[in-house]
Amino acid sequence: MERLYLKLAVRYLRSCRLLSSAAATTSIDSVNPKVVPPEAAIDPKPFSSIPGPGRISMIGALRKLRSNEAEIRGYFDALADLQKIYGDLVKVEQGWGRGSVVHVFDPEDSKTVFNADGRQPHIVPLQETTQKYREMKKMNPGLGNLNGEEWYRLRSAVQQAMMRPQAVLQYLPFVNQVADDLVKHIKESLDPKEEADMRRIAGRWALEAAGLTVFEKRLGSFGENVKWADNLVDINREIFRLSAKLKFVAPFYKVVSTPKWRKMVGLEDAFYKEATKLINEAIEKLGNETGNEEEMFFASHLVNKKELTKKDISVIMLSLFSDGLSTTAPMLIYNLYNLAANKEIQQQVRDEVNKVAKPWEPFTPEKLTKLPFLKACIKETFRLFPIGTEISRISQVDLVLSGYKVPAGTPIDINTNVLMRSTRFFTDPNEFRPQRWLRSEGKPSQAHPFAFLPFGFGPRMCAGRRFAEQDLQVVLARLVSAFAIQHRYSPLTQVYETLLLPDGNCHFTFTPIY
Ligand code: HEM
Repeated sequence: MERLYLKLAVRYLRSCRLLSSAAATTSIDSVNPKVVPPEAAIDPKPFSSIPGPGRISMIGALRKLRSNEAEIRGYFDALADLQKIYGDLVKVEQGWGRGSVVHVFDPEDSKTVFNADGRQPHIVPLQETTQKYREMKKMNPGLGNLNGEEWYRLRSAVQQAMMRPQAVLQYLPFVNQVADDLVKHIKESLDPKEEADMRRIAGRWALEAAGLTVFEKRLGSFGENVKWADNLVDINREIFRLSAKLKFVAPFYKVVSTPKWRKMVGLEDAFYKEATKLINEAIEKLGNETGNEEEMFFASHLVNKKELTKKDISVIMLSLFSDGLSTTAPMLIYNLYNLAANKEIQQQVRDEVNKVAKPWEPFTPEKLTKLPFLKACIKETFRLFPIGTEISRISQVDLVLSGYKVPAGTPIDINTNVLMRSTRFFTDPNEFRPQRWLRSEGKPSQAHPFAFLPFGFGPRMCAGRRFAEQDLQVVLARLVSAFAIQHRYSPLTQVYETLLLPDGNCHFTFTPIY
């Protein structure tokens, strides 16, 4: 049976788009073609003439992308190749009557797309499979998959809760605690070679951090609930991995229940069972808070918002929980790797941190403002190891990009991850050079503000950005002051599993300093 699917998949791939996100969900009918930005007034070249791979060469490129079965490796290189071959604007046919996706590689074009975003930017959902699962179970698609008024209503609630001045800083004492527990946990987990498996441990840390932000609860991921935590992290990773595989084969699973789809349903069921327990418990516990709204934690603030129903709150919590779980763990690994691979820089960060806080002193908001070099390292890691593949948009108006007309409703992939490693915008782009982000070095090498957007841009920018940044700053500060960190294996690379996740040995050597 699996073979049959594969055969059909090959046929499908002949007409399928190569490198884009899931199919657009917004039909041309639902957009407003009357609003046309001024650039459209000039005489643009037609959409049909945008350069892009013909179907034959697409198959060749797909072969390059596919290792066994539909597993996709080298996604990043293939995207960079698209730009090298076809230029800054590339059109890829999606096939199956789904139109085309346009890949943007010029930051001026990215700016045009974002400027036309309006109040409610439309996107293509990151995971087509999750969207289909939630549809099947009659669930809300979630913050990162919704478009239009429903997205706007839920996102506004998150925004209001987060924009209060104290919203993120309130968590700092707990973030400190989690970081201290992580240091302890690493010490306890070291093997005779003083190594710890950070793929495992970063997953536990991310779960613990997400539990605090979203449920105001310690989940016990480093201790009494470690098995439960590992299982949940594994399920989540497998969902992302399988979702990536299903993205590059014919979507038969949408009409018949294929073995892979059944596996996906099992994984999603297992994930939601646990997440739902946590969500219900949090709503019950936090729903009775009566204090001053301004002083409430982010999650309590959300839960007590009168205009939100229990279903709304559940959707928001689920989106924040699953997104938080999948993103901060790989970013911690990439940061550790860059520090391990650059000993002098690691020492510079350690010196900066030690001047600000003793190893047993918690970080305060003021202390965090005194860590510019650490922050530059984190920023540089976002540049060298972007976790997202692209920022997607479906413009609601006609656009002119690189002199070509792009009609409203066309899915657009903004590939800043390619620009972030381009000599056009960064000197020595393949080198880890955090100094480039420091003002004292003169003009930063970032030539264009739209060439570096790790958290996206505008009203749809990452909802968890400030939490993620705070978590990473505190935990890295703690780790460099507690350990000398080494990575003794081949350089880490990235593999496409819906997100760009660490590929290689993630064991790090931690030599205790105090
Ligand atoms: C270090 C890690 C992270 C990176 C690099 C990252 C990056 C991104 C990017 C690029 C987007 C799309 C933005 C756009 O379309 O303009 C996004 C959306 C989102 N992120 Fe993050 N993210 C991270 C961590 C988190 C965390 C910790 C949470 C939750 C606490 C989170 C929650 C979300 C949500 C809910 C959305 C969808 C927002 C919407 O569509 O309204 N992210 N993120």
